[in-house]
Amino acid sequence: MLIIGITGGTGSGKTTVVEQIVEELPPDEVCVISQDSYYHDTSHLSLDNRTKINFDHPQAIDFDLLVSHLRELKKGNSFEQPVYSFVEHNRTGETITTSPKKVIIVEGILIFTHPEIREMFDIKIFVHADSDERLIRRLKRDITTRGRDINEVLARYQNTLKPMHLQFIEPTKEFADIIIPTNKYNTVAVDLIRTIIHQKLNHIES
Ligand SMILES: Nc1ncnc2c1ncn2[C@@H]1O[C@H](COP(=O)(O)OP(=O)(O)O)[C@@H](O)[C@H]1O
Ligand SMILES: Nc1ccn([C@@H]2O[C@H](COP(=O)(O)O)[C@@H](O)[C@H]2O)c(=O)n1
Repeated sequence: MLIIGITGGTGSGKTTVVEQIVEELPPDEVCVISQDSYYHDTSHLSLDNRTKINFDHPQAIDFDLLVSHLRELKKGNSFEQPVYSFVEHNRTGETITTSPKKVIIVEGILIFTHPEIREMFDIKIFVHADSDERLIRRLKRDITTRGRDINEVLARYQNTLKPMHLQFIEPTKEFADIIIPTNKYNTVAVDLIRTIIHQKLNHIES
């Protein structure tokens, strides 16, 4: 089993890089775990109060659950990955059964802040795009797919995204084995990562 951690700021292109890696691997050999699935259950809060949560602080993440799920995978066991709604700011109550595969990809903005999770990764990748690029992408994405308006995204960017990025996310670049520049689509870097994955898998199997 090869466990790959992919981090980077919001809008840097983590999900896109993951999709590019996954599309080239046989579906029965790879599974993806998103840190977004591990936002704490906030059912006890009103929707209004949920909108006030700082979603870019490590305390927003149920790391204990993520660690326990990664341990299950390493033992060869399946687990139920929660499904998260960015519209409701909460878990939906549904889960996706996630089973051990040859390649496990874990992606999310804060995954390198947790020492035990960091230790579990065989390859650590940081996806980097400049902050203006990330803000533009985040604006477009949140308005089209996450039910937000321009004022909400800009206020969140100023109040939490930017300071949290500088405090918690950017410093984890030092833990990365590979940093991918993604101001533009970077097919060369994705090809290199695919090659590294195949080499490591061959090494594990031989
Ligand atoms: N290299 C890139 N160049 C231009 N747009 C990109 C690039 N990578 C991703 N995007 C777009 O930016 C948005 C955010 O990308 P996404 O992969 O969801 O980022 P993240 O998962 O890091 O938040 C998406 O709409 C995606 O299509
Ligand atoms: N209810 C929520 C939960 C999280 N966010 C934002 O999502 C970002 C992380 O996801 P990416 O795909 O962009 O990496 C993070 O910056 C949170 O602010 C949200 O808007 N609403």
